[in-house]
Amino acid sequence: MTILEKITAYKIKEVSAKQEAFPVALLQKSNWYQRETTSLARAIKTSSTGIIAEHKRRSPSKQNINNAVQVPDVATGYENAGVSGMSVLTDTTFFGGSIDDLAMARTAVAMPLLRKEFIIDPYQIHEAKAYGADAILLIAACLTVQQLKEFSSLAKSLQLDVLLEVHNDEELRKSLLPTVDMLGVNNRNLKTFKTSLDASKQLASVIPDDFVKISESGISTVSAIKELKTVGYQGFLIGETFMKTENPGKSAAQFLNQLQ
Ligand SMILES: O=P(O)(O)OC[C@@H](O)[C@@H](O)c1c[nH]c2ccccc12
Repeated sequence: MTILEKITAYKIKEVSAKQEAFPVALLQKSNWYQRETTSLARAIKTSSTGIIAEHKRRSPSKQNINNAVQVPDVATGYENAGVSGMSVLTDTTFFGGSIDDLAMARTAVAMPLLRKEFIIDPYQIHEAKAYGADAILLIAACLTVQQLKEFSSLAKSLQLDVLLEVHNDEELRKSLLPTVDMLGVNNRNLKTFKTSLDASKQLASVIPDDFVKISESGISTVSAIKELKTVGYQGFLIGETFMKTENPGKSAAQFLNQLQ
């Protein structure tokens, strides 16, 4: 069983328990469910840096990354640094996050927030909206074309932007949908956990220009960003590089200063 299969099997159980405890009809009554969202795709397109900074306590590949910082401080730090948006990992079992982290970030900042989750059910998309997200992640490796269509259409109907993550050509082919705003290439191979920017470089030319192109994972230097920009990427998702430091917001600020 791959880690992704393990996670999605777990998610099916998690979502069905949540659905019973807190049905969609209740999520729809939350204040933020009616909120006007801010487009993450647009924020990236209009920015010169395009950084999406992530809140990530731990991961299956790294165990502990940072347990000492508080979400509102990280979010405020990232926003002050001038990033285009923030990604909040909401998975608890594998990444130590929670849906409340998303709500805390929403309360602290106005910039676009991406709900980083393994979405396998429409419930999680309603939940993302109710907890203050502006965008969701869909992962091509764990969804059928039918699900990709259904989930991205639902997200758009809730005014959420869609970042669809792929790792290879085959996944990319099923992902070119009009309801997708951003295509992300994950540089991390989920079977080996190794990251290589080659994944982004190889797929850059086959992603049509009507999608905002995002390179995800394993980015730790300004020179990597410059290189990825030359092959067409506009957005860059960075987690560990910032989160492993004592002050992620300050690290992001220093990184962005070097970029400009
Ligand atoms: O910490 P990194 O290597 O900068 O990576 C961030 C982000 O890309 C990574 O956390 C990620 C990319 N796709 C995911 C899907 C699920 C969970 C996490 C991820």
